[in-house]
Amino acid sequence: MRKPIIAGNWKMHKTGAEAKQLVEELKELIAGVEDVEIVVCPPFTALETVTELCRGTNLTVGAQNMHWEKEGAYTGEISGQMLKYLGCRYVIVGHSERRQYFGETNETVNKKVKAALSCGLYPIVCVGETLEQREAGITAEVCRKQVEEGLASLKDDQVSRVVVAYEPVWAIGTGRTASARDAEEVISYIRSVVAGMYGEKAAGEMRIQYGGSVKPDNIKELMEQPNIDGALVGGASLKAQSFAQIVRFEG
Ligand SMILES: O=C(CO)COP(=O)(O)O
Repeated sequence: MRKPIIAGNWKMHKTGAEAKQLVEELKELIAGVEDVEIVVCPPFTALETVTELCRGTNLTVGAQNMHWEKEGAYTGEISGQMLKYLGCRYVIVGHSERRQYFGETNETVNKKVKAALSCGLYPIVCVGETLEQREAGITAEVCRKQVEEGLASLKDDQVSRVVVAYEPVWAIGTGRTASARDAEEVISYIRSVVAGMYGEKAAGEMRIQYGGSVKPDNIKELMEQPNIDGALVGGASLKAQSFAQIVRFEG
């Protein structure tokens, strides 16, 4: 059985003090939830505060990006080891905003995925098509390429530690969610691509999330789909109340 995973991607929001307040509120609202893995991904500057607040709770912490090298002359970058040392468990890799604004490619995604795995982090690897690509009917092709190249040449025992997030770019921050059926269709296709690369067993164990305008009122239907194992939530993760409702699959 794949344990559902709901992750909040805070993007470039929340100072340390704001992060502390949000996590404290959230901890109360999600107390006792054990059947869902709950992850918060604050900006780098709030990671230390948040990992300390989450220690010993049912909340785990992820970062939003990392560099693939362990250390070196890479001004402004943060390595996987640094994140691991802080107490992060997850790291988001290849978010569409990083692909769009910061030149992330399937190749750099692959380097980051391998680096994350080798230092004991669990990567959440984002894939998804733009509106233009969806309208051109090439959604499957785009996602296949992102998965095949982004997850290329992993060791067999690493594959089940990868989480994939299918985030159609046109659904991010737009209020336009993919229908649960459309999301399920692409996600089951992504699972078949992973099966082609690493076998049915590994693909069956991999958790695949949906992301893009996930809200309390659409989470239940999304989670009812057989291949959707959770959500990567942007805007609705910035408020404790709405994120807690999503974590509880409550509309
Ligand atoms: O990009 C997202 C999560 O990584 C989705 O953002 P929204 O939930 O704000 O659409």
